[in-house]
Amino acid sequence: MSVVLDIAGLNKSFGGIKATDDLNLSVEAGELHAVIGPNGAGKTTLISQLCGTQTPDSGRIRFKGRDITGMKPYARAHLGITRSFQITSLILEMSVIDNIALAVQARDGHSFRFIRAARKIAPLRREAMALLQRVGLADKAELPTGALSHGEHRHMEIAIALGAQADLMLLDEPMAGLGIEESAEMVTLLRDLKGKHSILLIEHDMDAVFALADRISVLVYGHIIATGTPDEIRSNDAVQHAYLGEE
Ligand SMILES: Nc1ncnc2c1ncn2[C@@H]1O[C@H](COP(=O)(O)OP(=O)(O)OP(=O)(O)O)[C@@H](O)[C@H]1O
Repeated sequence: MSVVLDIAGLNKSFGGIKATDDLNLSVEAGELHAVIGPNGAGKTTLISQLCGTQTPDSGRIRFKGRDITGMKPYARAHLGITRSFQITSLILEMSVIDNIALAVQARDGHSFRFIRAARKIAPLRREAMALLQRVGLADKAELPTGALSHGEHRHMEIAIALGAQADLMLLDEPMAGLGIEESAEMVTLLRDLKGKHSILLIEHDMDAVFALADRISVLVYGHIIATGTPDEIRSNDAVQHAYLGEE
């Protein structure tokens, strides 16, 4: 299998706190690799360094063989790395389909000044509708985005990430704030994406992580103490001791 993302010897400190400590991790093509860890373990700091909003003190990040360590966020997005969920880009007053069409249009390099045109262009709307079908929201296409539930907004964000045709999706806590039923729907959706997309998933919901991940890395104080299949992680003594035992 080819490696899409390769992180080697990554370090990042804030004052005396080592938020990322000699971190090594890879994501293979089509893999869903989850990173779990207690609060403050350094998950968000890791994602920020991957999408370029924070700069590592040392170490290397390679994306499809290319060193992207010092690359600006927009350049990484252009190469095919998308981050979802922490910063929402949905416009609540617009219809669901218009939001998706706008994102597709932005991918193609058009500016938001053409927002009116985006509503009318048939191929854009067709692509947006196909994306909504993939995330199970086709029947809500013409509703105002603000009328949809929190869980449905998350599905819209997945549609936008899919529309970006990213080679690596960074999913930052997709289950956060979702109810039991909504979480189950998100698991179903992510299971459908698995294998077709390379995904790095940060998530606190252990049931979701163990149901979805091909591999799991356990982060404690900025350092990965174990990487393995869900079964390997479940039976790893160090993980039990440092993390899962506390749950
Ligand atoms: N900008 C910053 N300045 C100072 N300290 C920071 C900064 N960002 C993160 N930290 C610290 O680095 C450590 C890792 O934080 P980070 O937010 O990456 O953890 P996390 O695993 O995402 O936590 P959570 O699960 O609670 O979201 C924490 O001790 C945090 O207080």
